[in-house]
Amino acid sequence: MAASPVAVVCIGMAGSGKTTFMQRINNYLHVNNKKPYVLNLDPAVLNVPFQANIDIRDSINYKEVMKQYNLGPNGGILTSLNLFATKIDQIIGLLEKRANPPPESSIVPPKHFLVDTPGQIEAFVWSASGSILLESLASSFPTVIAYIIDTPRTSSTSTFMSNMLYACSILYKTKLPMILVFNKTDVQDAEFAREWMTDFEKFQEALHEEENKGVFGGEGFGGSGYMGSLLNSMSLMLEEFYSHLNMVAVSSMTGEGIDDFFDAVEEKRKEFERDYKPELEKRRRERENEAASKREQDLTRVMRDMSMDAATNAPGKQSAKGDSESDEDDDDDVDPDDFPDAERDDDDEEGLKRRYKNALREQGIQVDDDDPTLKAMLAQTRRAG
Ligand SMILES: Nc1nc2c(ncn2[C@@H]2O[C@H](COP(=O)(O)OP(=O)(O)OP(=O)(O)O)[C@@H](O)[C@H]2O)c(=O)[nH]1
Repeated sequence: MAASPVAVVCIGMAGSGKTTFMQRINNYLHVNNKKPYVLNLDPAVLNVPFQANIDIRDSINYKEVMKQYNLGPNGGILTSLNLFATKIDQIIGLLEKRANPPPESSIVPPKHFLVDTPGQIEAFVWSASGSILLESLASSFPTVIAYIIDTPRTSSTSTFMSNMLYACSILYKTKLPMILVFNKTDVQDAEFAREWMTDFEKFQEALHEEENKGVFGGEGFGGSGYMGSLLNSMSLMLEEFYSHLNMVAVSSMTGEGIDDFFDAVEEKRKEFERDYKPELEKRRRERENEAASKREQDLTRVMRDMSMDAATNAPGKQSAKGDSESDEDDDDDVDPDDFPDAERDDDDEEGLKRRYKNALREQGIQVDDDDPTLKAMLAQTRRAG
């Protein structure tokens, strides 16, 4: 069986070259006869320089969302993503159809889904809708994050460290395999980054050099003493993080390094299948168990309430309201039309089951006839009766 397509989700700060990178990898796959399927999740982008098969802008008008909900640009992006996330089942359905075309058709399934995201990283990575979109994608396909970095703007130790901490937070938030893509290498070689990530002493050397040049300002808080030691310890702390990443140097302008990028995607795809998928499935099972246990509690609570109601209203049993209230009052409270089956089915298990199910439906809980909790409660009612 052919391998499932891998979803490559491109995340990067505004100006990092994310869109140019998307254009480049899209072009590369077309040239190599591996036509990808492309998704644009940036509602605010004006022009997308590549053909997106699914575009958030086709179904959501970002400007209208801002106007309608009286929002600023970031709120507009967030709300557009929220609205889009409500359609995620349809989107995943479409992707699955693409990935598994009918055997008789001549459609060649894509090997890659390329996903572009808003430059406002936090609106995507830290929002509920971003989590829903990523989790849904990762539940259906191997998913890899490509974090795009503007190399020329990351060449000082402090900007490098800021970017790495950001990447680290994305890794821990998304819990997906990540490739660091050092972009714009036609302007600035990314060898320094590779060295800093693999050799702590090289980073220290650069740090001392910058300290000597007075890059961090004077001594004291915010000065070289504090900044230098902070960067030093952070660099040590991030060693473990670096070991989980693939780093590639590319130029989206010239196309250099794009081969390496796709080698890294393949490596991360295998890692996803090996390490991340079991973990994802474990998390999904835990969530399902939690939901089932909550449902069980709700069900039991409703059943208990109903048993109490039944006990209270049973003929011959004393009203909980006390002797002072007459049967006539009770008659006023009960409209026989509310219980069309009551007379016919009161002693009948089927009727009881139906009443339980109706009451549960009103609570938003759907149960089948052979639902174990329903069966248990009916058995309990029989014993009690
Ligand atoms: N020299 C060089 N410039 C690049 C490269 N990649 C992107 N750029 C330039 O960087 C600028 C930003 O690129 P975009 O692709 O628009 O960046 P973005 O991250 O999508 O930005 P937003 O659309 O604001 O999110 C543009 O001027 C690009 O031409 C590269 O590899 N080399």
